[in-house]
Amino acid sequence: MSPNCRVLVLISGNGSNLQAIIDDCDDHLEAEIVGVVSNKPDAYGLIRAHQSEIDTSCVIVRKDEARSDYDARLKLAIDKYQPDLIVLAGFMRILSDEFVQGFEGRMINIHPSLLPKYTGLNTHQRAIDAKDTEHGASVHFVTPELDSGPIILQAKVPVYDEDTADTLADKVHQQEHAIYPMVVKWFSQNRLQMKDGKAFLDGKALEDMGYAAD
Ligand SMILES: Nc1nc2c(c(=O)[nH]1)N[C@@H](CN(C=O)c1ccc(C(=O)N[C@@H](CCC(=O)O)C(=O)O)cc1)CN2
Ligand SMILES: NCC(=O)N[C@@H]1O[C@H](COP(=O)([O-])[O-])[C@@H](O)[C@H]1O
Repeated sequence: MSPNCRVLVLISGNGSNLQAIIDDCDDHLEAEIVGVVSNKPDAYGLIRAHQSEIDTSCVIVRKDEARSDYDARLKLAIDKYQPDLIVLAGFMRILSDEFVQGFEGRMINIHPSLLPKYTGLNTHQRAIDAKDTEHGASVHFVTPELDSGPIILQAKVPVYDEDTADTLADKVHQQEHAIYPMVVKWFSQNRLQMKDGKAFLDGKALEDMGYAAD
């Protein structure tokens, strides 16, 4: 997708992955972040977007609001930017099937585990509790089933006895900031597709290549 693949980033918090993508886009120009949308008005990622003169919107969950009603408002906010790619970067809402199906094949997420291990939340503590010796991050296409979409790219980190959830999160974040911009670039170069429930890079199934970061 070029020139200038229009990227819309969804956040809920700090936005360090957003920052990594901002920095990479500044260097490579194939992709342009046209907007940042948050469900939390105090998300520091909104500050990061403002510092890079990127337009922002907030879609705040209303008390007792049905998930589908929230998602309908979120879609209206997203559609204003007419994105080619939607990037979930620490966006902490489970999205309804209808919403996801409207963007399938052009919505990606980064998850802090080596999927299919540890879908959901609190992944670092779960890896420590399970005495795993390795952990990591996964970039995947978003599908209705939570954190179960076709994996695109993974990066591994070692888990040591002295690790805490915080030290492990720091190691995972470093890897996330390396792999997520790479995947955004692949999509903007029109090299990345989702087909028949699988992720393909340059026409080759990524599952056959082991998803390993270089
Ligand atoms: N339909 C899908 N929605 C989302 C996916 C997905 O693959 N399919 N990925 C997630 C991202 N995510 C982990 O990577 C994730 C985000 C949020 C939650 C969750 O339990 N959220 C709760 C609220 C939690 C909170 O407010 O702190 C909820 O929505 O009720 C699990 C996994 C994004 N969405
Ligand atoms: N299940 C979703 C989830 O836990 N995502 C995780 O939230 C963090 C956001 O950090 P950031 O706001 O600094 O990019 C990242 O580590 C990402 O993997």
